[in-house]
Amino acid sequence: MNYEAVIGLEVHVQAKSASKIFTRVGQGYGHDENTLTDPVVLALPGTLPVMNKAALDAIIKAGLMLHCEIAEVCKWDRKNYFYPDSPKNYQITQYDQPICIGGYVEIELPGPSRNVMGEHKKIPLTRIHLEEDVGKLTHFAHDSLVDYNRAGTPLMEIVTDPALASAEEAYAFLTTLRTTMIYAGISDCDMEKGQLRCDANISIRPVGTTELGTKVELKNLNSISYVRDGIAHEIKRQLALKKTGGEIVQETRDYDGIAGTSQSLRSKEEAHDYRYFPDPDLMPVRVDEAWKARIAAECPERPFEKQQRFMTDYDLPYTITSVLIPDRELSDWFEAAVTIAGRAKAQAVGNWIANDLLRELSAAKIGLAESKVTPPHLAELVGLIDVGTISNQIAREVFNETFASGEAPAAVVDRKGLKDDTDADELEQWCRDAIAGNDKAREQFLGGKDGAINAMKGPVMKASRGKANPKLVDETLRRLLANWS
Ligand SMILES: Nc1ncnc2c1ncn2[C@@H]1O[C@H](COP(=O)(O)OP(=O)(O)OP(=O)(O)O)[C@@H](O)[C@H]1O
Ligand SMILES: [Mg+2]
Ligand SMILES: [Mg+2]
Repeated sequence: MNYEAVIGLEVHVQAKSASKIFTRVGQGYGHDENTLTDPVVLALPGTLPVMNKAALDAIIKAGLMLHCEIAEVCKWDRKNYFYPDSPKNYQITQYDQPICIGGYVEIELPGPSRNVMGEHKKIPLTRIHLEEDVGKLTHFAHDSLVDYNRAGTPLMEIVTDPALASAEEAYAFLTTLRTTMIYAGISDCDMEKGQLRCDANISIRPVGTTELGTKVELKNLNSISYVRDGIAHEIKRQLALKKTGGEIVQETRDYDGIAGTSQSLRSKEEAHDYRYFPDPDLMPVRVDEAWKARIAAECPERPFEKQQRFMTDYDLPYTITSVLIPDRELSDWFEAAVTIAGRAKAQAVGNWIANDLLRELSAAKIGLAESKVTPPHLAELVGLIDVGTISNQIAREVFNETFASGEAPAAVVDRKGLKDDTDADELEQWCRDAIAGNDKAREQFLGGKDGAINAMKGPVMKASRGKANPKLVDETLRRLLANWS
């Protein structure tokens, strides 16, 4: 029998906001233990939660970015459990009336090659609700320590339908979700800092059937690659069990990304009964049209929309857009340069960014924000090439100077005397010499092999010390060759 995998994800995303979700104390990462706390976070007797509207703004924004319906009214519930990561012995969350309902995440599956866009697919969401994050426990041989800095950080839980079909889809889902959250400024989604965390629910069923199989939940998947690897591993494990007549039991398993193995944490029998009930300390929230409209106005273009626009408006090849789009700053940088350089030079700008700028940034181990080359610089450089002031080869040298010092390209060209000052007669002579001195290439070209012309360009560029305008060299060579005898 053939089986297919069915996967549903539960993704936790911390929302950026100055303060915690139900109190004024700040949120953050890497602070001394238990310094981001106050009586509310520590649940001291007599404290009461007060809702932070910015946290709701963030989740409404997430909902709008992900095509969800925003509930008119949502409410807060207590999820009761006894564990030291929550000093209240309950977590404030949203149970049966979440703020965002439905929606979807559009994903791109890997294409046939890197240069070709893959198939797009919509992964339906069940809901997104808001809750408070809990503290962090560190276990030692004989005791455990708890840090409540994370407790009370606004946390969105994004739940998908059981609708993903492979580990690759889960990988694509998380990649797009992350980019979308970063685009909208909702979260930085740094998985190392726990800002994005994912549990994966996995089952298998015979192909052609619709009933869901018994699910296994994988926890502690702390990178997007581990999510993919963990799911692939779990699907294999379940298929192997079926093959040998074993039974898949509903359980939670811990996946070790380094070892590539998983082990059972708890089975269904040990599942909690959370005794949810509405939190009497917090009022339900009504989200009116004006509130939604205010947030909608703050929503940026979605990453795939921007990609489509770059391809249509700027005629950028898919390959370049797939370098620019995942990084909002980089794609904005590109647009800033194109705005100055003009639409016609968009491809050139894109190429310089995707090749030279990114390579130099990575070699210098710095980010875009620290780049001494600015959008106006790149626009200027591309302009200098376009009007024939400098060749591409010289432009590379100018780029490197600007990258190192921040000196404007035109200034570098002036200071170093890099302007193409070849006069037409001189160039023509160099071309004649190149044709006369390359019998083989000349005969090949005259025999119909167009590419052979390139072998004659090298000596000309060399004679001009790289300054000659390649377009002009090409034209001159062709003109002379046409009448060569
Ligand atoms: N049989 C299944 N196979 C794969 N995924 C499933 C299956 N059943 C549910 N899921 C997925 O598991 C996730 C959560 O499922 P469910 O609503 O059952 O919550 P739960 O895991 O029981 O509770 P909790 O919210 O406490 O984790 C969803 O993403 C859903 O799509
Ligand atoms: Mg679950
Ligand atoms: Mg939850």
